[in-house]
Amino acid sequence: MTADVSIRNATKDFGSFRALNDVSLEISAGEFIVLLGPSGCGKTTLLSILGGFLEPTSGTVLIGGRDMTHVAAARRPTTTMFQDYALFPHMSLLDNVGFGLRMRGLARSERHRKALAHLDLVGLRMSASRKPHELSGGQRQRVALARALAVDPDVLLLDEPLGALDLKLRRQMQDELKAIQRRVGTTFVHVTHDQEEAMAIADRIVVMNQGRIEDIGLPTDIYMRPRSLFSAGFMGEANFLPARIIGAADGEVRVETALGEVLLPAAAFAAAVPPAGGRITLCIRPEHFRPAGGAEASVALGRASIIDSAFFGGHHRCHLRPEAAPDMILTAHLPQTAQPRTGDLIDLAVAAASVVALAEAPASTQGDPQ
Ligand SMILES: Nc1ncnc2c1ncn2[C@@H]1O[C@H](COP(=O)(O)OP(=O)(O)OP(=O)(O)O)[C@@H](O)[C@H]1O
Repeated sequence: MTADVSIRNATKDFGSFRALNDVSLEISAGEFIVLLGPSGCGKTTLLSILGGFLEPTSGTVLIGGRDMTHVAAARRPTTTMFQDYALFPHMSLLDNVGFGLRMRGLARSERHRKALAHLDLVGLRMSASRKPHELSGGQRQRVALARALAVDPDVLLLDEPLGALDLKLRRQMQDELKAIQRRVGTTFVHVTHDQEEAMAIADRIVVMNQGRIEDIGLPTDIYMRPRSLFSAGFMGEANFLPARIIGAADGEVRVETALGEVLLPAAAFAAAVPPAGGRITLCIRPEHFRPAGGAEASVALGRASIIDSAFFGGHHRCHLRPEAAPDMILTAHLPQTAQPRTGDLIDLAVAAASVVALAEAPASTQGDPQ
């Protein structure tokens, strides 16, 4: 089974502190949604409201079209998988996975059949009689997933389930989690503060900050077309270049920056182009810098000197100081074949189609055109 989920204007106050602030979110049946954001932004609070462990101060939660706002956790068609898998140490894997089914009164033979099928799903059928302590961390995590899915929830809620695993295992489990979700088709809502994890597994990512949703969309949309400075900065690395609108005409917008005037396509703007004089910020990903004079339409940003560089295999990561704004430092990824040396001067340009213009001033005024 699978179900769609609708959260409408959910707010949660703890005393005078607002942990969740008027959050609305529609999730389609079978979607893999990731709630992404820094510690304390309200991810777990939202997940707990979905799972029935917390009641919202105001707002509603619908699952499969039914109002669940005041329904207890045990009576919801959801299962929550926490970071500490809480497997029963004295029980076999088969009994661990079958535990929820026993609680629901399923006959022993049916319980075993379902538990075995779910151990099979996570590749542990051959280990059914083993105990949790005989397993690796990744295997224990798979057992917890099998146990959560064995009770056929409409929606599986996952609170940082990979948080305790080392990086390599974590990446491997992300692939497995995604593959298993595809096979079972259950709606997954997964919490993490790891943006790479979010990109690896999500159908859609919900970026949260200070109790609010900042951005929502496909991983590629959030990375390539972020809708806020916070979202752009949290999803990977970005250079923020303060700018001021000069004027717009014929689908192009002229803006003034500390690196000179540049002409942007109107499509660079996430929302309506502000009027002349309006302050904006240009977001440029490090990998979008180009050697000037290339074939694609590019925006020239003058010359810059290389402060330092490090080789990352696929690219060189360089810090650059623009000649026109010596107090500014930009981060650029130069091609693998480049041979950047400290002190070298390069002509800076950025692919016009990759610049994102946001109608927000950055927190710092570094490089602000006055
Ligand atoms: N029961 C509570 N009483 C008071 N404040 C709370 C309570 N639960 C959460 N908070 C606060 O609400 C805010 C959001 O907490 P929440 O656990 O949702 O954050 P999170 O995004 O999941 O963070 P993390 O990634 O660290 O788990 C935090 O500032 C937290 O201190």
